[in-house]
Amino acid sequence: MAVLFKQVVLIGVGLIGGSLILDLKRQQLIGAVHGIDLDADNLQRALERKVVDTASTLIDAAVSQADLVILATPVGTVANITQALQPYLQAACVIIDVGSTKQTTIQALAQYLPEHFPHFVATHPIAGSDRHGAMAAQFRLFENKKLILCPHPEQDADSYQKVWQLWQATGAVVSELSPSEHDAILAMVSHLPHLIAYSYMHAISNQDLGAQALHYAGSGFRDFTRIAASHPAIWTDVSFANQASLLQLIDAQQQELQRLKDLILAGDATALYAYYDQAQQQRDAWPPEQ
Ligand SMILES: NC(=O)C1=CN([C@@H]2O[C@H](COP(=O)(O)OP(=O)(O)OC[C@H]3O[C@@H](n4cnc5c(N)ncnc54)[C@H](O)[C@@H]3O)[C@@H](O)[C@H]2O)C=CC1
Ligand SMILES: O=C(O)C(=O)Cc1ccc(O)cc1
Repeated sequence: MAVLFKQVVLIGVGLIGGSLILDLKRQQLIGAVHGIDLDADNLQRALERKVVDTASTLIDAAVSQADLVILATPVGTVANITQALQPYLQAACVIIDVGSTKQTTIQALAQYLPEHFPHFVATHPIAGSDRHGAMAAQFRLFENKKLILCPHPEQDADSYQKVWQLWQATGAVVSELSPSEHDAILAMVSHLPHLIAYSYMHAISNQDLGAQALHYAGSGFRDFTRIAASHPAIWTDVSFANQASLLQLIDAQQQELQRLKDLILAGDATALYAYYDQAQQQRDAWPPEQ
């Protein structure tokens, strides 16, 4: 495949942005990469690992060389970053984001970069981990993982096609959702699970025997709470950006816990068994056939 983009600016040189660059560089689909990150130590590590070729802690004239800008910072930073980019962007520069929520990001791009908005493509890899920073960037993170594109009405067809190709080259399985569907769905299968894992850690530490209990926790606890080791900056921003869906799901979860409490209090083993059995069947049927 021919080079897709000659000059790339990556803003947020972390797990996701860094991993994307590693794959694209290895396949020679992109030229030089300039990394921008608030954390100078992180940039130094990114330079040493050759994730980026040059680096700076500020959005400046380096952006004016770019034909692709990748936004890979926590979603709450996007509004300020797009405003800072505005004076420097080339007219036809393609912009993508990789954020966990889509609606506030698309709104920010439409509001602060209206002329570039057709060239903005909202993307979300459903791949990652609880690790962060340039040291966590890895090859083939996205292989066989889902990648969601959220096209918007002003979308430029060529930019969209190139971004689709770019993600396909990583081995990701590309599909499309509307931004509102995306945020409602991801709230269920990613965002609320993270919030519950964090809140469960608090629930344990609030117990008198909490510290002792952690000492005896096994693999079930490790699986259930691994995502509570994720970086708080990501999840603080997701919680605000997707708050409507999340507040509704937190209420639904409280009702579900109440239902469970009622079933236990009723002492009806048949009903409680049926409750667990139904959930087990749903879990056994996952992942559904592609
Ligand atoms: N962690 C994960 O598994 C996944 C994360 N995402 C999304 O990808 C984006 C990046 O997440 P990660 O790579 O995990 O985070 P990360 O913490 O590994 O990298 C983010 C980088 O952005 C930098 N940064 C923060 N604010 C900045 C600003 N205002 N200007 C410049 N740099 C700034 C940080 O110093 C950090 O190096 C987030 O929007 C997240 O929601 C998407 C899919 C998976
Ligand atoms: O750590 C994990 O397993 C994750 O769930 C990673 C993840 C975090 C955020 C996303 O938007 C998508 C994937």
